[in-house]
Amino acid sequence: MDTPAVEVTDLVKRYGDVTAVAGLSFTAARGAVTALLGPNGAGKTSTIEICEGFRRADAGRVRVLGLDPVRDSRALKPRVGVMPQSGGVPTGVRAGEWLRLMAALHARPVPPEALLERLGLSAVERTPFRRLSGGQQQRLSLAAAVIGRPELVFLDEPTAGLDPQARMATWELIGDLRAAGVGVVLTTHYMEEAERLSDHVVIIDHGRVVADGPTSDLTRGGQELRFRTRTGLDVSALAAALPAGCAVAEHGAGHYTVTCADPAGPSPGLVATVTTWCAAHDVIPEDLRVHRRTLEDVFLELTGRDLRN
Ligand SMILES: Nc1ncnc2c1ncn2[C@@H]1O[C@H](COP(=O)(O)OP(=O)(O)OP(=O)(O)O)[C@@H](O)[C@H]1O
Repeated sequence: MDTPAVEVTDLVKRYGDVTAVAGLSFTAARGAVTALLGPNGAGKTSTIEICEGFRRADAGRVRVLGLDPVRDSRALKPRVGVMPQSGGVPTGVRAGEWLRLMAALHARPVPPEALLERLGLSAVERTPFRRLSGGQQQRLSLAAAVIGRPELVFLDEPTAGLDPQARMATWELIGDLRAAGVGVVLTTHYMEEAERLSDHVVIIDHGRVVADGPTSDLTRGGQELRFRTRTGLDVSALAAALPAGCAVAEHGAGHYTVTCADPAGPSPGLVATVTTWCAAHDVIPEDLRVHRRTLEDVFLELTGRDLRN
């Protein structure tokens, strides 16, 4: 039971001339949420689909619950839940019917009615899949992924297009899976969601890992003090009033940041020094706040601001 949920080593996937995954390695633990993040086309879905056994790798090694996803697919099927990015459900089948069918494939399923209720699908139980709204289809697909009480689930953009209520219900379900010891590997483009849900983050760009670590480690440090006021403050005069190792810059008209080398972030004393200086110079520091580095800051620092094709 000590094998990780997922182990990917030097994975390569090519589609003709396109190298979608270019030597990617990461590990996902059991009982933890691992988020694979990356810009469009970074190689996340390709990686997940190889782990699910739906695609073959061109090179590298993948182990899922210690097994080979292609060779051992029969042994893995009852132990791994999969929520694909889209599709996976026949369009004419009714929601309840599909879940009962999925339940029948497992030895100890969650009662389908309980899952329909939990994910707000009871009222559409008799509706064919193609007539469900996009969000309802997503939720049905999530229900099907977890109905067999899997040890590991792959969720490819589980909350894309969901309304806030459905997103919250999905987060709660993911939290419960984690608490029950299930390994969760998910992709999302919502950085706030990844920060909130995941224990571990793997950021992928151009098919390679550009950051990999506990979510709290990736966002540690980098705190700064921000405020806005009139443009053209004498930033060198302000900097001179601050403790050694602190710097001040104006970003855009009238937006100021004060950064310090202290890894603990801005101290109460620093806030007092800035406000005292402002008072002495007849400046009101509007929206003064300590800005903590977010996962979105880290993501943009590492992957840049250019749109991907
Ligand atoms: N079946 C395929 N045939 C050809 N190219 C493909 C195929 N599937 C994916 N690709 C290409 O491989 C690259 C990686 O795609 P992939 O879907 O793995 O990225 P992703 O990170 O999941 O993107 P997104 O965030 O947009 O879902 C892209 O350039 C994509 O166009």
